[in-house]
Amino acid sequence: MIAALARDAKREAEAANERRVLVFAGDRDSGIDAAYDAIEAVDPTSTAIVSTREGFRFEEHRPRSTDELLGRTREVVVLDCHEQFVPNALGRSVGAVDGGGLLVLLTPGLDAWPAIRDRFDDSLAVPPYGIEDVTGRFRERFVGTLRSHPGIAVVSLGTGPDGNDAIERDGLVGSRGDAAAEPTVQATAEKPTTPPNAPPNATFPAAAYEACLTDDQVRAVRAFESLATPGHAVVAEADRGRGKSSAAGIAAGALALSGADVLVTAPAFRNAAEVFARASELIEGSESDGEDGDGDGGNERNSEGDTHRIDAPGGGRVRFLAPAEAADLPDDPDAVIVDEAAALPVRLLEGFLDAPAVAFCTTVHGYEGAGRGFAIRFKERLRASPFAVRDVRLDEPIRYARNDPVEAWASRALLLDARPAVDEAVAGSAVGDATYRRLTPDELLADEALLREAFGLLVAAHYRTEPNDLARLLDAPNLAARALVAEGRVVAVALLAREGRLDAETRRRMYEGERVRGNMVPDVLTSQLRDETAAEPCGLRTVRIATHHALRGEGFGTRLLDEVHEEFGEGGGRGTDGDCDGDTVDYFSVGYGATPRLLRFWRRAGYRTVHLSTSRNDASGEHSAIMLRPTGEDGPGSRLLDRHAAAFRDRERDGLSDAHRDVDPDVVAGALRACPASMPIDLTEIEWRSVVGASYGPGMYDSAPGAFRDLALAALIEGDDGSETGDALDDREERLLVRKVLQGRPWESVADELGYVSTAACMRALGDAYEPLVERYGTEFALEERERFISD
Ligand SMILES: CC(=O)SCCNC(=O)CCNC(=O)[C@H](O)C(C)(C)COP(=O)(O)OP(=O)(O)OC[C@H]1O[C@@H](n2cnc3c(N)ncnc32)[C@H](O)[C@@H]1OP(=O)(O)O
Repeated sequence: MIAALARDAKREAEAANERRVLVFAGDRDSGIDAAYDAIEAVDPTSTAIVSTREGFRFEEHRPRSTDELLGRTREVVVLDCHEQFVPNALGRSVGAVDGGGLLVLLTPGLDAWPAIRDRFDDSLAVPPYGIEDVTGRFRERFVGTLRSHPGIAVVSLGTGPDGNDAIERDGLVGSRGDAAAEPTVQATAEKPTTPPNAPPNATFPAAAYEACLTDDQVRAVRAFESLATPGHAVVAEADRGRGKSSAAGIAAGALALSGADVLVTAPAFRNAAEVFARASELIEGSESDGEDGDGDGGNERNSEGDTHRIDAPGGGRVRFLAPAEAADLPDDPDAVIVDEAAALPVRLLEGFLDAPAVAFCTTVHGYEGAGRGFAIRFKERLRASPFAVRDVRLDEPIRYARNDPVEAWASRALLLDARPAVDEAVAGSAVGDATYRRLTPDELLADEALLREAFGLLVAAHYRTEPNDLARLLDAPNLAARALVAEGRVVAVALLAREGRLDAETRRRMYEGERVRGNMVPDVLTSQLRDETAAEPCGLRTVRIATHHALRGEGFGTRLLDEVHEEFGEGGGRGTDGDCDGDTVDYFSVGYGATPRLLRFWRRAGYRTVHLSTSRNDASGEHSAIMLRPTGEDGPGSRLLDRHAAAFRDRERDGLSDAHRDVDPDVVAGALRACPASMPIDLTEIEWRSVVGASYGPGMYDSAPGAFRDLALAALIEGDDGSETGDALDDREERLLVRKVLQGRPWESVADELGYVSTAACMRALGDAYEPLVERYGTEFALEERERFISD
């Protein structure tokens, strides 16, 4: 019976160049047997079995994790969901099946499944919560999709009469048993049988075009040819599965074969794996073509064992660098290909505009397409640049027909295509008219449109959002979601996590270096910053916040935070026990990749800096900032802030010329500005003489750098708030204080960076910047000293 079912599914899948899913629900051993029956019946050329447990008799390919499935496809993929059901793994498994292929899922009985807690659920049970606090809503929703979407067969193992297997549905799209079936046309998008031809006048070798699978890819590769000429830029956009990265890889290979140095970058090497796979196929292919039997035609690629680099025979190469490093264009590449460009900050993307030729590839929708300003701001910037820009859009799916029901199912089950409300629907919304709304998991489940918009907004604003996050949103006990809704549309959303309130034993383990899941802020304060009591009070961390891109800068984000503060902050400052029961917390917190604008946004919302990470994020180049906002005047939250703000100030005094030497000066100024620990100034007379001298007379910075540093810290921390006496520092002076005095850069480089005509002018500017600081912080002695120069 299972064999017949599998054969029918396979036949239909092949005829339509679509995929089909077989679900074998029941106990695991029966599921494994059923999977073998199915595999034997369809006799595939390639199979992958993904399981965290033993028990399979033969394994044609057994990847250690679904990561290994990336960039390769199979005729049949079996995903064993018994031990753990990881949404990300499901997404990768679906993506690893070609049109005409089958995805086999081994699951517990579908009715029982939502109530079963597995190892993935265990990862959602972050202390102080236990696994019993994790819910099964994601799975409930998922089971619903298995039972309702076309193209999915469900076999309930051993539940038929006499313990036979019962076919709950056969999943055949053509069959009458499927209420939701659409009359999918057999003839849609048959796989091309002959490879596309090179267009006339093509400059890339014919092999490049023969490697394309669709006409859209041919058009894209053709557009990439322009990268051989300086002054050209290409923007390639597509949905997932359209082969945009492959087209970029083919182009990279062809460019390298013509001798070019092609630099490839992407948020993670994983994103660029496809680019590299195609580039190396093309280069290797050309090498074997060119071999003339002289015996040394060995493949030279990766001669240094470097998997992030492919050397082409004529001296060209394709190499990968992480974005922050790549943006400096080391070794002057001839062309740059930025994959998943929308995931990178605009500031970094601008660095690539100094390359001779550059291509930006982006996913239009879905997790990879998360735009941080690419679509709107950066494309405008690119058009205003001297580059001749070509746009290509790829619409044809590569590996399966357009109507593939499994793609539609996966998109829905994992919300791969969730997106924010369309611009027109939210245009004109006023912040005062929006309603604050709790998005409880039950409400989200009951209202698919609400779920899609809220999750879509989080995905669009945050590159790192992934299918597992959908499961977290619905099932994790420590998370809560809140939104502003206007005219029924989600216009801003925040994902919040409860942290802290850990018992003494857990705190001790954390302090001694053990990883405790969740609890990001308590963990940093405890293990890195050595505060064993930091995880005692209860915090509410904003994990993510996003305003609809059409409404940013209009006060929605601020209002949403105000509402959250109001909801969770009442009754703050209650004693010292850090009791987190009920809805109130001791402090709010946030950790994020610091930019000057975000620092300002959080500071205005009342958050204060306690930490700036020493390492930079590889993709964005940003240092992450941690900020706190206590709920009471002198409760546990404010005591936590007081100690860590002072520690931050003291750490930066030395760290800025060390680990933080390269941090953007506006980020330094923004982080210090939000530090509430004032800087005590205690200079000796001789130090004051140097400072006053440098400002008003003949003194020199180098005679008392420490004194200059303390004053700079004080001025940047306090900002211009209390300065009735002197002029506030302007932006350039702030940068000068950071670069020269706090980060200890050489005069020449500071003068150059900040646009002073000479180092002497830069030195004079520093003296001028200290005049108001002498007036503001000067002792009686300092002010008398100053009089000598003024009255002269
Ligand atoms: C933990 C985290 O999630 S931190 C990351 C925050 N989220 C993002 O970066 C996603 C993209 N950005 C957004 O969704 C929003 O711009 C938010 C959430 C940062 C701010 O919400 P908004 O409704 O735009 O903010 P609101 O109008 O209340 O306040 C304006 C301030 O927000 C900040 N801001 C506004 N737009 C942006 C933006 N595109 N990027 C960064 N900061 C911004 C600025 O400080 C701005 O003040 P300014 O105009 O004087 O510079």
